[in-house]
Amino acid sequence: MTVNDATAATVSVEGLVQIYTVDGQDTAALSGVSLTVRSGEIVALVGPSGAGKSTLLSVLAGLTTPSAGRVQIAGHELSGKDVGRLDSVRGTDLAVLLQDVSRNLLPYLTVRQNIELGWPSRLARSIDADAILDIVGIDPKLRPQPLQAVSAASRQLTAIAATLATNPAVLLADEPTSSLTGAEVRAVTDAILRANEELGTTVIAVTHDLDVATALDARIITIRDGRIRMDARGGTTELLVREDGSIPLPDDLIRQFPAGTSVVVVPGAEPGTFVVRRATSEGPQ
Ligand SMILES: Nc1ncnc2c1ncn2[C@@H]1O[C@H](COP(=O)(O)OP(=O)(O)OP(=O)(O)O)[C@@H](O)[C@H]1O
Repeated sequence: MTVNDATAATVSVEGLVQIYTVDGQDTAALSGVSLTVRSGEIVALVGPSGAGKSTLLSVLAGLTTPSAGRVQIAGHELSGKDVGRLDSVRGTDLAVLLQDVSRNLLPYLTVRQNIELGWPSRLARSIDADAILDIVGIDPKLRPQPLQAVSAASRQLTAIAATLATNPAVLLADEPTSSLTGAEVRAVTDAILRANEELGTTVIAVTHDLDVATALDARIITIRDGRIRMDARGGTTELLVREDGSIPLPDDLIRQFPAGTSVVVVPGAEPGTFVVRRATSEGPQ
């Protein structure tokens, strides 16, 4: 199995808007989301209930056609109307781990069969089920067992293995640890980390659990009211420069740098880094 290229931007989203209309009432689930995820990154989408996290994941997965905006995944421009192209991207470059494990797997087949049967036949010869089950950490003794006989955590690891079978560039996961606890959560985060390290899989996971985001050492993107409010990794904030060169500040930064504040941009400690700070009355230093 080859490792995915870790140089290009894998996911690029520009001005996504999603409006649901129910009984004549409009709900803006996404209100202009722009985002770039580089190959090999692990991103955790966090935020309160109803923030728009699942809608964003669903648009990225091609399961929801957005009201407006553009999505590019692994070099493919996705248009919701181009179903054929979407299917080919989903079969190779993109895998989706749905929240309900039973929707990903067949309970009466064995763990190994669930991986083998998930492969498009054209790819079957180049994939080794045991190699994938090793990556996600499923005990060899469990592999011939019917899926319905193994624990919830092992079922979830099997679901992850099934999504990795086509060696996708991008794995989208909706609440991958929901309904698991303690060591089971760790087994799932370890599996995702190993896929990222060994296969170079880019991961975008919705989670309500900040501990999961931390365990994944993820770039944490906070969504609230359909907008990205914070995009941070290890205390830094990542901002996307617009085509006109402007940089939209998230709410949390606007509170620190209200409109009219004069700031200076100075070189940071490491090459290629810059620090933005409030200008002093004596001017930039
Ligand atoms: N299929 C739908 N039809 C109508 N409204 C929807 C639909 N899906 C989501 N919404 C609404 O869009 C908004 C965003 O929902 P979404 O499920 O994306 O949020 P979320 O952050 O994933 O929330 P949760 O953590 O509770 O799953 C909410 O107001 C929700 O009620």
